[in-house]
Formats: sequence, C-alpha cells, structure tokens
Amino acid sequence: MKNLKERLRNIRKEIDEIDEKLVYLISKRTEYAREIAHLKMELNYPINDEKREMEIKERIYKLCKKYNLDFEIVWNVMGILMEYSKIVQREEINSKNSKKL
Ligand SMILES: O=C(O)C(=O)C[C@]1(C(=O)O)C=C[C@@H](O)C=C1
Repeated sequence: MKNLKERLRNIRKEIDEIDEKLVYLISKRTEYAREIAHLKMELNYPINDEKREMEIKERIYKLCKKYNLDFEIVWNVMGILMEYSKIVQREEINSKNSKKL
C-alpha cells in the first residue's frame, strides 16, 4: 500500500511539472499572438484567419493520430487557446488605438 501511495505522489509531481510547462507554453503562445496583432495592424489584416486555423486543425488532427489522442477533445483545447490569442490581439489593437486618441 505504501508503494502505491509513493507512486501516486511521484506521478503527481510529474503532472505538476507538465502543467508548469503547459502554462509556460501558453504564455509564449499568447506573447507571439500580441506580436502578430501589431504585424496585422501594419498589414491591415483581420485578427481572424480561417485559412490559418484550418492549417492548425489539419496539423493537430495528424498529431492526435500520432499520439493516439481524441481529436475532438484536443481541438476544443486548441479552440480555447486560439480564442485567447484573439482576445490578446484585440487588447493590443485597442491599446494601440487608445494611445492615438
Ligand atoms: O496566425 C495568426 O494569424 C493568428 O492570429 C494566431 C491564431 C492562433 O491562435 O493560432 C489566432 C487567430 C487566427 O484566426 C489564426 C491563428
């Protein structure tokens, strides 16, 4: 019984480390999204890029096959991250526009 509890503690430590990396990667992803917002302002591109989202979807589908993951679930997660990306892009645009006033 003691070994089982020890194994559970160790696995949870591994998951904690993975979660920390996931949050770091989300921070990097949203940091790049902020930079994209400025590029899109200069290029006069819209925030939403459906073609790009389709590219991401195809790549995530293949990765889910490779790692035997439920695509619908992983795609829901990606949808949240892309929505977060759009939120921070809107923040950047609003922030830049409010400085012009
Ligand atoms: O690549 C872009 O153009 C982005 O704005 C980033 C991103 C994303 O989160 O991956 C977000 C919105 C776009 O619809 C497409 C992709």
